[in-house]
Amino acid sequence: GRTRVGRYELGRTLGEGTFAKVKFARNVETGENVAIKILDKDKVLKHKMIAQVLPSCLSSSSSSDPT
Ligand SMILES: Nc1ncnc2c1ncn2[C@@H]1O[C@H](COP(=O)(O)OP(=O)(O)OP(=O)(O)O)[C@@H](O)[C@H]1O
Repeated sequence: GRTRVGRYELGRTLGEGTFAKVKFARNVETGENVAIKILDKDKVLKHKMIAQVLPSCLSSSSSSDPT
């Protein structure tokens, strides 16, 4: 089967950046299609990106997911 992350089922890779990979994903409860960014933890830590990454993680999780 496909990889699941919470209620999201991961699909194909849409693109890759320096610190992250972006994959197509689908909310299995609502059918909503989204893009999920998967951060490379080692690269984030190595380049001291925590200050940039943490605020956007907190805001995206609270705005896009009311549960
Ligand atoms: N919402 C999205 N929908 C579809 N594809 C996306 C989305 N966000 C990013 N991508 C794809 O994933 C790639 C990587 O995105 P990411 O934001 O990690 O890196 P970047 O900003 O393009 O590059 P870098 O991190 O090196 O500055 C993008 O170049 C794009 O192809």
